[in-house]
Amino acid sequence: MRPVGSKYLLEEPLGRGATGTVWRARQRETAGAEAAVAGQPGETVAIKVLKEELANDADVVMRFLRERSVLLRLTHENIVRTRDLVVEGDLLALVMDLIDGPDLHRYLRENGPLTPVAASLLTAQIADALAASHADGVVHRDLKPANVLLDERDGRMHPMLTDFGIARLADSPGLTRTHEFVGTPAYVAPESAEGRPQTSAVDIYGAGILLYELVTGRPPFAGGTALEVLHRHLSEEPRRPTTVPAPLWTVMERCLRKDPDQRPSAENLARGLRAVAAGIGVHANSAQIAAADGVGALLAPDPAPAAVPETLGAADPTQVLPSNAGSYDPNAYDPAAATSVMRQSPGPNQGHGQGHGQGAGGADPTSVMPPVPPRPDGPPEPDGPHPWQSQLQAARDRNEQTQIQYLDPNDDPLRRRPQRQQQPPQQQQQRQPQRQQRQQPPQHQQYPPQQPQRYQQPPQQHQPQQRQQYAPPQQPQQPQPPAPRQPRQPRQRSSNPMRIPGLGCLKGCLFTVVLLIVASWLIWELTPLQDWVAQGKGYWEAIGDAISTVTDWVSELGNAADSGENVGN
Ligand SMILES: Nc1ncnc2c1ncn2[C@@H]1O[C@H](COP(=O)(O)OP(=O)(O)OP(=O)(O)O)[C@@H](O)[C@H]1O
Repeated sequence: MRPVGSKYLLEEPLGRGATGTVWRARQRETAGAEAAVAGQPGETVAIKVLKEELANDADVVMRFLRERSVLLRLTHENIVRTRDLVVEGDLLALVMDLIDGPDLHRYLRENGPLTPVAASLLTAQIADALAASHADGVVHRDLKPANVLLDERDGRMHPMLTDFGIARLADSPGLTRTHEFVGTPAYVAPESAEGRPQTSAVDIYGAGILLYELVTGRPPFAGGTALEVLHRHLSEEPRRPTTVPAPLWTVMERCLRKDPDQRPSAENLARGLRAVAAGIGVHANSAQIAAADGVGALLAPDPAPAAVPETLGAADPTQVLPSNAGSYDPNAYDPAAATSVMRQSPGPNQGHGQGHGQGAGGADPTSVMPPVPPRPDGPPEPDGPHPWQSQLQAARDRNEQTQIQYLDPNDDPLRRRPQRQQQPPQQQQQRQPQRQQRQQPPQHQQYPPQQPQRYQQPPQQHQPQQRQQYAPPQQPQQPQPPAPRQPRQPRQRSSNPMRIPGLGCLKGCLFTVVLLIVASWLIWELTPLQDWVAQGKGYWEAIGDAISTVTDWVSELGNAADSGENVGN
């Protein structure tokens, strides 16, 4: 048994994920006032111990601390309660309520798909949890069956959403140093895959995928490599499975819209799903059936989705902690600080003075203050691109046909390729930023223009060592002008006079047949063949005659020459 801090004791691992290991643990003593739930000695809890590379990353630690008040205050009957956050030495851990039951991923694997009614009702409860968190400005961003725990209470399955905030922590460049992917491509929204600004609509997309999987047993876009799955999210429309009733498909289709602005709010999603569940059940009355058929009317696009805060500046500890860290007070709950976390990223100086509990004294700061690695010198700068973005971008650079959405017809690689050969190198270098601008759909223009810059390489001299590691591996540092095209060699004439350019097999054969006909005609006319045929001679007899004729003719020629000489003498 391993102690976590002074208050918890890890007993046995419950499972391992991309970001850490979840343990069954026991409370040794009552937690301090910094915990949302003090707990009793002997009480069992679940503790997610984040991976070492996360815990050793200053950015992650800062976010962890910055979001602690948000995580600790998230309470809903369908959200696994975070009781405490432990930061001690190189250990980061979330203490949660222990849920007695499988996660939804395991449940599906062991029991197969749910009925459409059950799937609708279960997803409606998840939508309730999302509605509550979105109202608080918290976007989950990693919704998937593995993050839904099924609490078995009174013989009924009660879905509990977990892992809030973890996706955001895992966005840290620190993790991308060692991992290709953070999260699960099968559940990623198109805008996340493309590195566009994210809102609470990413969770609605995740709910749509989850709903689809609950009814069919598999997510709509799966199989193949992670990149292939991401491309399918971007370009492929989901198909209605035969087992999905029409009203339920209406809900799925709305959630899975590629354009996040067309997806419904979590609240309306929950209402829509309950209307569908009532209308497709065997005991549905005509009013319920009509309501389910008209579910589309309930699923209007969400007019005000919650924004995911930009990660810009998150690496800068001064935004969340006062420079005199000793005055940092983890106990104090400061709603203003939490609100600032959930807004768009403030300017470089706005974050100062908004740290949690700044200025409030009382608690021992060493109980939560981790050793913070020295901050790299230089001005704060944007985080590197998410690993998915890097890989997608690298794939685009390798093969521009992967540019699927928001593609101007003029940018169609198939059309553009001939133009590119004629372009001077300078024009080619300008193409990249143009394409980045085009990826920004107009509806996202209210966001600060940090996102489009993510794919751009910052100037080399201002790039600290750490950031350079997040550059996409295949992405060149500077666009290279294409090598000048070699002049074409003049075409060689074939030395074979019989070769007729452009003649295929058929024409060649015809030509040969004509040759044979002419040759046989000449033989027929110029040799005694006709006579031999008329005399009915056999083949060998005719050959013998021909040979004797030739020898006679040669000897006659010889005799004639001799007699000529005699006459001369
Ligand atoms: N509060 C909890 N109570 C009981 N079991 C839990 C709790 N939280 C997680 N688990 C179990 O621990 C396992 C691992 O959880 P974890 O969240 O790390 O998995 P994951 O979601 O696949 O990982 P990640 O989100 O990091 O990719 C899960 O299978 C889940 O069943």
